[in-house]
Amino acid sequence: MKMIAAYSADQIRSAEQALMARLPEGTLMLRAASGLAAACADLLPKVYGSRVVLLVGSGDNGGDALYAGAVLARRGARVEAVLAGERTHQAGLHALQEAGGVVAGEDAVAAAELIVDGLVGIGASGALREPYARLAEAANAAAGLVVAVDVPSGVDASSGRVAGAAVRAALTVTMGARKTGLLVDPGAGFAGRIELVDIGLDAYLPGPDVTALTRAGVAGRLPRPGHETDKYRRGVVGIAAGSDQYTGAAVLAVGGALRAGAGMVRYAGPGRPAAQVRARWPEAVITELDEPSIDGVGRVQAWVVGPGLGTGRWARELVARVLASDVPVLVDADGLNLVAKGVALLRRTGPVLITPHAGELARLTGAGRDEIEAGRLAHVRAAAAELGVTVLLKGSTTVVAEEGSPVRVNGTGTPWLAAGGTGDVLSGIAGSLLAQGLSGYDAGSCGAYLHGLAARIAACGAPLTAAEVAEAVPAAIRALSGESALDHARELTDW
Ligand SMILES: NC(=O)C1=CN([C@@H]2O[C@H](COP(=O)(O)OP(=O)(O)OC[C@H]3O[C@@H](n4cnc5c(N)ncnc54)[C@H](OP(=O)(O)O)[C@@H]3O)[C@@H](O)[C@H]2O)[C@@H](O)CC1
Ligand SMILES: [K+]
Repeated sequence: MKMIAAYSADQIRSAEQALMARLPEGTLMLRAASGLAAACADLLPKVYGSRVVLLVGSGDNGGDALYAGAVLARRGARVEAVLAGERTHQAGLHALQEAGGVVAGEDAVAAAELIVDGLVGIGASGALREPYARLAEAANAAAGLVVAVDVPSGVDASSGRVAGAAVRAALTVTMGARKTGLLVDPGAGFAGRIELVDIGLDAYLPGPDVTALTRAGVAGRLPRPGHETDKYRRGVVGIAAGSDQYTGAAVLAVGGALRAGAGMVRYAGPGRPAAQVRARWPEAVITELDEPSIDGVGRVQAWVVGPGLGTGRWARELVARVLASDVPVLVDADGLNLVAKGVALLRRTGPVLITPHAGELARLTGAGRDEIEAGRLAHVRAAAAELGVTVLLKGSTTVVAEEGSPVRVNGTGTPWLAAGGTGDVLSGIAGSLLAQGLSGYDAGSCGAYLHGLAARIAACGAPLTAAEVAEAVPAAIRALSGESALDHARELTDW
């Protein structure tokens, strides 16, 4: 599988309606509930005698939970339903009671081995009301394993927004197709593992709302050098980064670029960072700049501009010169702060990929930083449309948007990446991919994937430095195909 697709609540609802029209009433809910019951049974050491509590809201999400509870009760589980709404799915409740399940008070939650969150699904709107919110908190505080039905209640299925209390699930069993909010933080952080139940919806789904590349999807997009290639044909990336004040950003961006497959890296910058890059990376071709101009640098297939550049006149002129070139340009960090003072700089014929974090995007678009963090999808989409460029918004879930395509969500991120200098490495990696001919959309999403995977390899559950992330990029590329260094040595058995 090359891509994971996810859909908004509206998209799911229309597909469900089209499918439902062709099936006897209740068929879909029974399919959903039987998948849910099987997933719950897999989590329990033994179904017989286990204590299961269903949190049941007033809609069909509660119906799913009740029917699944009935299946578990028939297999000998002690199933109790806590009814949160003024209404309850009557047929579901009847099925549960027929199977031996009972209605219980809120106290039951604390004693459960397994808690099934059927409070709300795609029909929810806004923050959870009482008593739903209280029940969500009780589930989070309880020792039992929590399984969310369709989406964790409190997480907006279409955006991943969490407006108040929300259930923290160990497993989310989602019906028919993944919901967008399960892939995007903060919602993604509440979903735990995601299991998809096939209810026959696929043929009725429209194009996805968001997608996420898988290992195979990234591997298929990375160029592999053929026998006839040379360093120029593999792509030359130019890095315009660093200042006398910030030298490290230049070293890190060049490091990321060198590891991500470009045939050559050209560095252009002032004396101090140039000396540091030369000392650290003899592989890079260095042009020490006296003037903010790239005229003497030589041909490149893509530029990275911005990390550690400062925001003075010199830096502004350099950013303008790079953007005036005709090759794809990645703008990051100080480059973005400079562009924020005049976004007209971004209007050019060549492709532009910008890689802001929420604060930088706030300066570019005028939206509030917290507002961006809470609604990453909507803001990245709006920025791509407004600025007319590809936007990679960094953060706990990195998202990449370009007009006319579904937003790509990155699934490899790790909190260990929240460390100084890792953004500079990402700009080097993505710039290297741009130079190898990937579009801004692919370079951004594959770059974010490799950056996250490299960080996971480098961190192995412990703190990491940005330089280590860059060093682990080749291991991440190898891991895409499940190959090890040894496998590649074995290719040479005849020699
Ligand atoms: N359709 C299908 O074919 C299939 C659907 N399936 C399942 O159905 C689910 C969708 O069911 P749904 O449409 O009934 O909505 P649902 O998510 O249960 O919530 C609506 C209820 O919640 C309430 N409520 C809303 N907001 C609230 C809040 N903030 N705080 C508190 N309460 C709030 C709202 O109450 P009201 O505002 O009306 O008083 C309303 O009664 C879907 O996620 C999947 O699990 C599967 O079986 C597969 C087949
Ligand atoms: K739920």
